[in-house]
Amino acid sequence: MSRPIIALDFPDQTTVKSFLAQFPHTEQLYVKVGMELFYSAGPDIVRYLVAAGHDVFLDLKLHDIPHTVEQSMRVLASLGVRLTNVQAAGGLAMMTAAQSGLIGGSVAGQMVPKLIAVTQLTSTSEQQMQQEQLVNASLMTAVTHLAKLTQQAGLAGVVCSALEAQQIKQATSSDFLCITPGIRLAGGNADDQQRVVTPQTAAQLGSDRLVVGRPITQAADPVQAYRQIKQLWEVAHDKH
Ligand SMILES: O=c1ccn([C@@H]2O[C@H](COP(=O)(O)O)[C@@H](O)[C@H]2O)c(=O)[nH]1
Repeated sequence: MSRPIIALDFPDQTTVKSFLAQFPHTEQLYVKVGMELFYSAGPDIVRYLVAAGHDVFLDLKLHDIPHTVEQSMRVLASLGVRLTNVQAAGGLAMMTAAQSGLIGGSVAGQMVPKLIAVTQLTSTSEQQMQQEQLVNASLMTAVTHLAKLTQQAGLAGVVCSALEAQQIKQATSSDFLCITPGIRLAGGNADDQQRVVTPQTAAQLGSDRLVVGRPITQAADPVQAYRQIKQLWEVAHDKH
């Protein structure tokens, strides 16, 4: 059963180490290194987490011209992460170049990281998308369009809200990954997230894996919060 990915949105390696020290040291977690931690601690934090036996999603959401993204992916490919990403808004050529960079930069004998693309950030509402990005479509249509473009570029899946997972899978294929942040326990604070879903609903809607940050990292007892979210997800998955 897929473990939730814990977003390690921390300012430095010391904070990451004390957070992880709360878990049994044999427990292999699936963690996410995002911009804050990567800009502070660099590739070494990724190597440290991989060497400690954790699976890593490197969430840098690359978005630049195809050549720059391809060369950057060549560098990131050797870090040993399982999953990494780009912004789908970068377009077909950029996503194709990112995939080539990952394959070209991969170390022989090591798995090539899966590449996924962010459709619309879960902190974006339909109204914001339409007004600020001048998109003249529903959020579902826009996200599904970007998911199809991502599939056309040969990527493994997308980052989306679980609210869109069903429609995306219908428009692409059942094995096209829908990795879903914006997860909150019922009644929890949404913070800056707009498209929020509980772990149970995410499972029912066909999410492949949850990404959870603050509901775990800022909980009074992060290990208990992680276990609760994991259990809610697993139970709902089994029922579905
Ligand atoms: O659309 C997106 C893409 C990425 N994220 C990332 O997921 C976590 C969510 O953190 P919470 O604290 O659970 O809100 C965070 O690292 C984001 O960068 C996202 O939320 N939405």
